[in-house]
Amino acid sequence: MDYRTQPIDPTSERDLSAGGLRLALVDTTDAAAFDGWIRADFRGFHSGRPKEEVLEEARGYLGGRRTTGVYDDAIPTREPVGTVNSWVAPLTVPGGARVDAWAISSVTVAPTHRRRGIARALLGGELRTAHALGVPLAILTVSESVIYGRWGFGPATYATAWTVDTKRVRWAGAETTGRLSFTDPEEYRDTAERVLDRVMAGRHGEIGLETYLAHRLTGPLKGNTEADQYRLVRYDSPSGEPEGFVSYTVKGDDDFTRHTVDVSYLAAATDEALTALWRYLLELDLVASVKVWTRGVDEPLPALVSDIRGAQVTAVEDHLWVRILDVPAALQARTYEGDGSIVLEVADDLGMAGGRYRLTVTDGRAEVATTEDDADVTLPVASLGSVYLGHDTARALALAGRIQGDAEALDRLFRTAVPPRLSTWF
Ligand SMILES: CC(=O)SCCNC(=O)CCNC(=O)[C@H](O)C(C)(C)COP(=O)(O)OP(=O)(O)OC[C@H]1O[C@@H](n2cnc3c(N)ncnc32)[C@H](O)[C@@H]1OP(=O)(O)O
Repeated sequence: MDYRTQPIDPTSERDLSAGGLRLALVDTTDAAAFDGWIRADFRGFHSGRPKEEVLEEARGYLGGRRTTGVYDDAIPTREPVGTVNSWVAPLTVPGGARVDAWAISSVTVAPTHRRRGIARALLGGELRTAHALGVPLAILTVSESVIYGRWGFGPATYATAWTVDTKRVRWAGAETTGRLSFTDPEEYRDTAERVLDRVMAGRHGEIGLETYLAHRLTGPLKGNTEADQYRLVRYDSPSGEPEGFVSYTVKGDDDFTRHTVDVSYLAAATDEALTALWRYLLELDLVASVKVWTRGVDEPLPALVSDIRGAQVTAVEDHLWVRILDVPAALQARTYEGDGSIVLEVADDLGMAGGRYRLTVTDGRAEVATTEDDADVTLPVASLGSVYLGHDTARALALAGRIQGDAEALDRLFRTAVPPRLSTWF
């Protein structure tokens, strides 16, 4: 499936054209055109104006994505007033299968053109294109949590942020094994990609990373103002197998004994790697505080420290949003931890995934077929996205009126003992 060359969506093209705007795929081999798109994308997120080395790096990293722009030919600039890109990413689902997911990123609309339906056209176009290609679901990570529900996305994983007072806590985890050593991104990147692939395959909710997303986790990209501060430490098992790494920066203040460590990314393909890297971070000398973001809701930090209150959760936020496009394909791709049967009535305003389906689970495997039987549970497609990866949110959605019927039966079938996690942004 070459998703990059799929033609632009005719409905979105028509809708935008009615407002004097032009929707077009961007030729990412045309440096001038692609640079304009990249500049618009940076501006959309209030990032600095990218220098030539940043543009060059971004062209190399992002050229493989399906890249779309919206143009207003009545204004003097040739830069787009709307941007989006997409690619097919392998999403790990409960049971360990990796499912094709239509990943959407870089949704921006110029402040000069906001609230004229540009994002609506872009999102509708992405979903219709993915649906026509038979991709069973779409995914994104969001800047604001109020935007994407209207297109049938539901929050499916949550992420935690932590601050550890390392002067207060001592290591209380098991003995750690393996070898830690400093490395640098140039030397380690290929190995890091292999480690990251194990990490991402090992937990439902994680996605397989393109080179760009993997490199971003091992070291700073061009233009990063803190590039000199980065450190990279690798973990290798006692037999020498690379199983994890941590990239981080250290910031000082007036008190030289109380630096702050900001963890850029902690990758652990095994429990041994996870504990060894946490121990390393918590026992750093001349450090008073370790901060980390985008961990799972089951991050074991409280169990690893002598004083639970020394490891504080500073945020719990929605992270990966899922939009089911093909109910049977999506539900059959994952496994279930108990057997049972349930009839789901799924409502979809965009007319892609709606219908009544019987899900029958035997030995953890699902059969899904349309049915005329009475529904046990009625829910919008966004709520199905929210429970899809195993997060135990059905009861709360039922309380809020966004699931009707036997939410507990839904929860028992869908939730997973290990919660889903996505540990990076895309
Ligand atoms: C996957 C990602 O890339 S996440 C990144 C999203 N992008 C950003 O946050 C960058 C800054 N923001 C922007 O560029 C723009 O404001 C966007 C992309 C969020 C919205 O673009 P617009 O073209 O203004 O949105 P559009 O006019 O199509 O609005 C569609 C609907 O979404 C609503 N909406 C749009 N943006 C927001 C918002 N930030 N908060 C709440 N509602 C919003 C609109 O009110 C409208 O609602 P309706 O369905 O009730 O009519």
